[in-house]
Amino acid sequence: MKKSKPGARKPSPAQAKPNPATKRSAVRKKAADEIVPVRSDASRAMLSEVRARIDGIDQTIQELIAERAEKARQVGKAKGAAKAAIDYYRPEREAQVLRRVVDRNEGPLTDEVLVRVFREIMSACLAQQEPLKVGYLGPEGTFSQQAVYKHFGHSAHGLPLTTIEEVFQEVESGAADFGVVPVENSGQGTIQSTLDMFLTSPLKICGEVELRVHQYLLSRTGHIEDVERVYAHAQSLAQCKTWLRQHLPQAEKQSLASNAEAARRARNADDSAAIAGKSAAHVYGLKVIAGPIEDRPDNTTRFLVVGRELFPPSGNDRTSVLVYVKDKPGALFNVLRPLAEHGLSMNRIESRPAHQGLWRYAFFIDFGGHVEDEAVQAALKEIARDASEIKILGSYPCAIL
Ligand SMILES: O=C(O)C(=O)C[C@]1(C(=O)O)C=C[C@@H](O)C=C1
Repeated sequence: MKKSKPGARKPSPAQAKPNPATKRSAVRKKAADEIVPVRSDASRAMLSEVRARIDGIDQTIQELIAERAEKARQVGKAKGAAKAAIDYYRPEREAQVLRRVVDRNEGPLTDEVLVRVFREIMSACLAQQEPLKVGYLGPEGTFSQQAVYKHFGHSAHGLPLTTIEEVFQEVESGAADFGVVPVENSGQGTIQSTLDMFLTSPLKICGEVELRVHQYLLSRTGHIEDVERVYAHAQSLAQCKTWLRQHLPQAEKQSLASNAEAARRARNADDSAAIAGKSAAHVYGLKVIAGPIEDRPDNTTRFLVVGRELFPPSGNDRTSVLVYVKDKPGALFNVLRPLAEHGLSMNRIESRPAHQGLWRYAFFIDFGGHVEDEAVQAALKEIARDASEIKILGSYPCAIL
């Protein structure tokens, strides 16, 4: 007979003959032990020591944030008798602060995470005066709303508007301090309607935001078998074309003004789904069927921040101009040559009908530098000699992450 260990109790008849229920609960206990391991006294002491240290660090961080907020308030006062948040806002300074955060970073947190944290701190410091009002293509839950918070932080007050035109109008009228509008997607190219607004609007470009766009298929039931119709903005349908062809070849595809509008419609019918960002699932009470479903994993949308004035250089800027060329040989070459000769690197050129007579074109050109830079001023002077008109749309800090 086997000797039992000292102190071991004699097995009860029930234990002697293990029944399946006991076995199951033993398995459950093992799993629970793996998740919450029983700690030794030494590791418990270490845990509370580290937590005490974290408490101390949190207190220091909090004191420093309060001190920083106070200093930001002093800077605000030094700016004079300003009346609104926009009078305190300095995008060039914010870009410099965030670039320094990136330069200093040695981990373990990523640049993206640290930039987000510091963006929120600056956003809160600025909102001490009054939050910025920022118009975007709504309703809530759109990627434009995400771009607003990425650029201005969550202390800004987002104003959901129904069209890109309305975003421009609200900023022009002063009802919003800034507007955020999509301008191009890495896979789908330019959003023409945004570019065309600059042909007539007096607004300036004050910033750019790059947003990694992840698309999800959302519905009320959460079952792909129920889906007979897919709603989305035309750009989102295009970004998910391959996935839709493979998984929902029979479903009707319907484009709407925004993905959030699509989510709103999908909320009302079991046989409909929407393509939208994950946050729309939360906002509209939908379930995620699948995602990310965009065809390209690096799918990124670039947004422009529009405002009523230009800001000084940040040290790493981009300038956007609109050039109307004369109808003569080499006209475009004469626009581009000065940029090259003054060492300005051109990132983008786009031609659009000028809305000034038949077959006349305007060129939207983006290049590195700020209008206050000598090289940029010299190049623009030379371009102006050959162009029939040149309009400076803005000089603004290059997107930070
Ligand atoms: O440096 C300034 O001009 C400030 O107002 C301070 C501060 C900041 O918190 O760092 C706040 C808001 C501005 O947009 C830029 C920077």
